Amino acid sequence: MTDKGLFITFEGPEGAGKTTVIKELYDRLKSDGRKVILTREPGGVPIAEKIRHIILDNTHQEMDAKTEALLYAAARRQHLVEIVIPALNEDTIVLCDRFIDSSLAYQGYARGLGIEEVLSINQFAIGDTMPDLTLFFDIKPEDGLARISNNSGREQNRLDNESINFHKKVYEGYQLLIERFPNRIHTTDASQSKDIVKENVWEIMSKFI
Ligand SMILES: Nc1ncnc2c1ncn2[C@@H]1O[C@H](COP(=O)(O)OP(=O)(O)OP(=O)(O)O)[C@@H](O)[C@H]1O
Ligand SMILES: Cc1cn([C@H]2C[C@H](O)[C@@H](COP(=O)(O)O)O2)c(=O)[nH]c1=O
Repeated sequence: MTDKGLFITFEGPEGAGKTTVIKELYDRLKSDGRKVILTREPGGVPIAEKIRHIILDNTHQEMDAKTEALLYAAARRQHLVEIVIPALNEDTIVLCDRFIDSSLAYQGYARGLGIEEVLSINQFAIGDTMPDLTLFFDIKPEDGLARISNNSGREQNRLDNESINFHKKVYEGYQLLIERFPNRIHTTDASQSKDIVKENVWEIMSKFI
């Protein structure tokens, strides 16, 4: 929880529509005169973007699950200290495409490392900087994957190319997190049209802003 600014994260399976909707919400907040930044994980700053490239490279099939979890946590740390914390200290709204819940669902649950174990390495990385609000974009993994495979401009990365069973486990992992953090994580039906999803998310966010 932050004392200043507002830290809002966006989560969900592949192709849920997070990136599309966040961009529009960012534009809307900006035109309302709000101090707001839009960033993403893994990435957002040069060191973390390099780590992103290492993690998501399709040729890195030999990557160990714990190495993967640690790399995500390292990228998160760097992004947090360079971008997120300074912005929050300047009373800025931070919109972040994925954060700790991705690690808990993907590495903790779907990879089988354990949600508690992955939470623990992430607590080391982030200290007490947890999101004030998290929007979960709810879509069946098959439907999200179909969206990204239809998007010819997008290259499929190493995580996208995991099996459908892996993606189903990611979804189950998120369900456990929603039960565990009911005050922080709010769900929106991401199978609807872009405009409806955007309006629903805006309505939820407006209560916090
Ligand atoms: N509500 C929607 N209905 C139909 N298509 C959508 C919707 N939202 C986004 N899309 C399309 O689905 C694809 C994936 O969207 P987007 O990149 O925003 O998803 P994402 O959640 O950021 O995915 P990932 O986490 O895998 O990067 C894009 O081609 C986008 O135009
Ligand atoms: C932060 C984070 C991300 N992931 C996964 C989720 C996606 O498959 C990729 C990121 O790609 P996107 O197009 O930017 O969504 O990485 C993860 O497994 N663990 C994490 O902590």
